[in-house]
Amino acid sequence: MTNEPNQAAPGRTGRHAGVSGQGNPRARAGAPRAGHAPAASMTSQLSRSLPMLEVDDMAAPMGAPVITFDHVTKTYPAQPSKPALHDVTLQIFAGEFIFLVGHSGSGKSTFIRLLTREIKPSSGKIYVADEDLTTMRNWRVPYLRRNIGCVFQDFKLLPNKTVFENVAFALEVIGKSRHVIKTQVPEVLRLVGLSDKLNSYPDQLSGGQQQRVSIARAIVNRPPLLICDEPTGNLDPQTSRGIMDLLERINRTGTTVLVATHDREMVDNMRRRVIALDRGHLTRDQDRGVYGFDV
Ligand SMILES: Nc1ncnc2c1ncn2[C@@H]1O[C@H](COP(=O)(O)OP(=O)(O)OP(=O)(O)O)[C@@H](O)[C@H]1O
Repeated sequence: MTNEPNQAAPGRTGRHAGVSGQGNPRARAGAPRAGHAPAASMTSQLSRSLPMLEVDDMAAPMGAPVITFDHVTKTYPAQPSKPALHDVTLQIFAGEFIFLVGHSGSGKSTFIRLLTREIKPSSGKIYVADEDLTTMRNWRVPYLRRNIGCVFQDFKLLPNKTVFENVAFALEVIGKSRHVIKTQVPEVLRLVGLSDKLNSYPDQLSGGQQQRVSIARAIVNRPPLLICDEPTGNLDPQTSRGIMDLLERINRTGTTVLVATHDREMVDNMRRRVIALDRGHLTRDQDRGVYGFDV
């Protein structure tokens, strides 16, 4: 995902390989072949994410996969006989909006932690825009993470910094100039509807507003991929809807959005691609899917 040359991912499998009977018609009808676009062009394609906010234009999945899991198994040492993820194979394409669903302990956080290279798989391969995370050198990991915005259930805002400073901090740590910060921070706070809260502190905001700040922080550097782990877990249904509307708007700019959630109503209402995990197994991968688990 950086502009440096990468080895193209070898031997990719189909997007829905490993899941029987729940295929995606778009994929079956000749989904773009994996691994055929060079990483650099992929990057320039993906990096044009935020500035053009055309809310009515639904982004269609583009050529090469942004994410590939190729027979990924993750076993934690503490539970050697019970893999947290077991032989998961899937592909996610640029511009998709995906729900990752499953009961507590099904492997959603493990999936996300593998994607951000917090942890490595026990076996199998993971590619993010043709970068092989399993062989990626540690010094490259921060560059990977610049391309992945992360949003969490508990917001993770710095309590002693204002809204502006919280968002600006994400740019400061990657060395962006004051000029860029002064331009991009107000712009992204306008996008999330918080122009009037620049000087407020997190404890002066509602939960929904705090989550908007954390989304602003996640996208201010215009990452091509946004990962949200239970983004509405602490919010009431109406506020949650507003957050999901915002994530859909961000998705429509071309940003790939992956949302791990227990929010059945949201998933059932939005009817986006659903990837379901059950005790570490990929059990369902559906376009316009539903939550699908009994409570
Ligand atoms: N660091 C760890 N060490 C040992 N086992 C772990 C570790 N992290 C997770 N697990 C185990 O791996 C399995 C998957 O956990 P994971 O946190 O990925 O699930 P989850 O779907 O995100 O759950 P939740 O919805 O509750 O966050 C569980 O059995 C969990 O106990």
